[in-house]
Amino acid sequence: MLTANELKLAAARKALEFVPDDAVIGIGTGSTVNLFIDELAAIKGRIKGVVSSSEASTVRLKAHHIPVYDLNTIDEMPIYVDGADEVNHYLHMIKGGGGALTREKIVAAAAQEFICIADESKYVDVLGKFPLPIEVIPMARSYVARELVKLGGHPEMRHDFLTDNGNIILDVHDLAIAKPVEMEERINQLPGVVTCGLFARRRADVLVLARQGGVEVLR
Ligand SMILES: O=C(CO)[C@H](O)[C@H](O)COP(=O)(O)O
Repeated sequence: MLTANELKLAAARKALEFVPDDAVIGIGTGSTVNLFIDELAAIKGRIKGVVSSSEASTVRLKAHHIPVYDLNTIDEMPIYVDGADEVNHYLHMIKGGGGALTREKIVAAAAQEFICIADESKYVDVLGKFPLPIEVIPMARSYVARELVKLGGHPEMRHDFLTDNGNIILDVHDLAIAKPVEMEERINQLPGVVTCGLFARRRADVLVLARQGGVEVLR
């Protein structure tokens, strides 16, 4: 029986097969991505460098002497590799458990293909058991929280946490996310919301899913 960490490592290793030569690739945030960064270090001579989605990933990339580029200097990014807190069968995701959702969404949007790497515990029928993270401008906290209650959720402020952009996170419990694209649009329209952790409009293109029986590649 493989541990969760061993499954994450198996997904990270498999994802190396998607890394094109001589490219700048996008990188997400989290424990699965950390393993991917460590694996990428072994083949860093093959790539030009990386656009990072968080200060935490940047620190790890720099420790491996992998060149980190500013997104504004990059015209083309063939792939973006990131984990997820939940991913459904349409490859819609909940992300932001690590609080890096906004930069992740920006870097993912600029990439041609989103490669999601995950262990089987993340693969779900319906999104929403994992509380949905929402990045919010601090002065809008109460207003946005009241609107989220109207949508049926129970928002909880993430304590002692600020995003890399200086904003707060509301983690929303008990949201029934039957229609992820609609829910993403609805929440993102609320004034004060920077973005929510639903990645449905820009879903994953490929899911590298590590299971006890082996690693599957789903599209
Ligand atoms: O969205 C994220 C960070 O903002 C991560 O991708 C997500 O939380 C999964 O993390 P992990 O690989 O540690 O389970």
